[in-house]
Amino acid sequence: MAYAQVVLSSSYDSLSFNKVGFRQPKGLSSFLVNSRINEDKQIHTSMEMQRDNGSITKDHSRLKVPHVLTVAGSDSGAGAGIQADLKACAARGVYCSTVITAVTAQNTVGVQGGNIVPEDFVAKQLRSVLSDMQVDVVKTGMLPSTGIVKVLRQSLAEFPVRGLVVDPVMVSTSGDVLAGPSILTVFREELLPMADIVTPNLKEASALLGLKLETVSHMRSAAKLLHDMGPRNVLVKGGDLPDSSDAIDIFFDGDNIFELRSSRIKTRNSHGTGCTLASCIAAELAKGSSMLQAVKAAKCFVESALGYSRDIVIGNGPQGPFDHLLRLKRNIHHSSGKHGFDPSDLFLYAVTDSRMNKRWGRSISEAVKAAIEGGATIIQLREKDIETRDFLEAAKSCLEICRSRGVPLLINDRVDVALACDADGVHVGQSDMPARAARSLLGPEKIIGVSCKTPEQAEQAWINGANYIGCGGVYPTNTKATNLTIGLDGLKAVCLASKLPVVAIGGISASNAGSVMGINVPNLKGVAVVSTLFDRECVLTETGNLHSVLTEVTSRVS
Ligand SMILES: Cc1ncc(COP(=O)(O)OP(=O)(O)O)c(N)n1
Ligand SMILES: Cc1ncsc1CCOP(=O)(O)O
Ligand SMILES: [Mg+2]
Repeated sequence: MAYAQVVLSSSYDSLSFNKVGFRQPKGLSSFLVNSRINEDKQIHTSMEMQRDNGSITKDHSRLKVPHVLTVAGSDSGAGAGIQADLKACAARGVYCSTVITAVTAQNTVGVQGGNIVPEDFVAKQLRSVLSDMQVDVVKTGMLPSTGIVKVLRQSLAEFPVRGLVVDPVMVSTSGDVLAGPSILTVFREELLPMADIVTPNLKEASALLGLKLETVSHMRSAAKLLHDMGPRNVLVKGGDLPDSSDAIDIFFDGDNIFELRSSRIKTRNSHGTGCTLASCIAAELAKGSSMLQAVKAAKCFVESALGYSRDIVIGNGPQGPFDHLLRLKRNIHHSSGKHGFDPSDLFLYAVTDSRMNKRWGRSISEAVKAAIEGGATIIQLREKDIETRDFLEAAKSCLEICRSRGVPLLINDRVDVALACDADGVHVGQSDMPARAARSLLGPEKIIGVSCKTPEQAEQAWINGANYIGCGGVYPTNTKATNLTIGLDGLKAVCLASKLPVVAIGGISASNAGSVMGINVPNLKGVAVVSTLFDRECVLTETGNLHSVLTEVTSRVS
């Protein structure tokens, strides 16, 4: 690790707060700033404030965030342009600011219209961002007038940045022209010489060179010719090459030429791939990658995002946008189409046990299918004696079954497995990963259940961001060794204290489920069972029986 000490002074060094909480400048003071450059080449600064005339001083930690500024056009359909750049940077964990050069009216059919932002206003936006924010890398997209290119050039001369990625946007993916021929000269003479990398597609490289490019060998020559125009690196994208099963791009760094291949994803949803690729390159450079690493990471990201989005439907035109954040399908399929957690899903909670299922000669997915057919409203895979790899495979096939039937699937204990298969959530106990840590790994949308035997644990589960509580063992059980039995009184005490919905567990069967639900506390939403369903010959019948009892008893008590 390298350390650098810098002395700064500022009129905002020491802050005090007036009664309504406004920040007020409070005289000059000096800071000792320790800038630490760690192995990842990310810069962290921690400030030690010195005392200033007895005012309250604080330790501030300031984290320099990798920052890309995109200078591009707005796409109203949000598949390409500024909107794609924002999403790509967000997906790569990089802050993205924006200077808008044009506003287009476009959708999945094509470009219906456009308005160029006046040069002086582009200049104003550039100054606003570059004079204030610590931009690492600038990425350009649609630069619709020669004046705008000149303005950019002047701004970068005044406020230099670490890198410039030029995506020479001239023609949209729908074939609409986004920059006229007059722009070619200024691209060649003014923009390319400043660029750290230029990323033309076949049409753009052909236009820049005045040549028709149709083969990989043409692309190789084009990369060298474009390099002669001044950019330090060139990526000629071969996405439009006919008859190729791979997406082949040619990368040239001035010394070596690389043929980069990724699989060509067959999808209509490829609008905005060029903008995204260039933004990802910029994002990786901002994080400290080398150029070749950045290009490879960006290609890999685009390939995965296209693969994930291949069948999503947005718009009616021939070219749809894709899902940069790889989340949209999850929401479509999430539980029974409902968003977030629905406490009524706890009604008949089936918890698997592979030893029991093995004993009765069935696989985990057969057991899950039968439980859902019998009326289970939520499934937990509780597989204690299974290899991680087998657990993940089983979880994936159960997830397919559950998703197609609108039933949430949770994983017991193993947050890693839940993450790897994109399950709907996890159930954790008092000695498993704390709910708060699980929440930060799984994000706000996933379901987290916590086992609680006391009101204090119930309070903590709520504080930690759980969605529900599993409370028991209500009755003695052979399924979980040395488990404390808390009885119906213990269950009631937890339910009354809990701000979260509760499901009862432990020794529950069709013969005592009535007594459990009969405690008649509004936040007791159902029962969770293992042996009653899975240590029996017919899972479907047993689940059906328990379902009838629960339906009967809840209609009576409510
Ligand atoms: C719904 C539900 N409630 C409680 C538990 C028990 O979880 P835990 O205390 O972590 O014990 P194990 O199941 O991991 O042995 C549960 N699994 N489900
Ligand atoms: C996992 C668990 N946690 C508390 S009791 C229990 C076991 C429940 O199994 P069964 O329904 O067979 O009693
Ligand atoms: Mg556990």
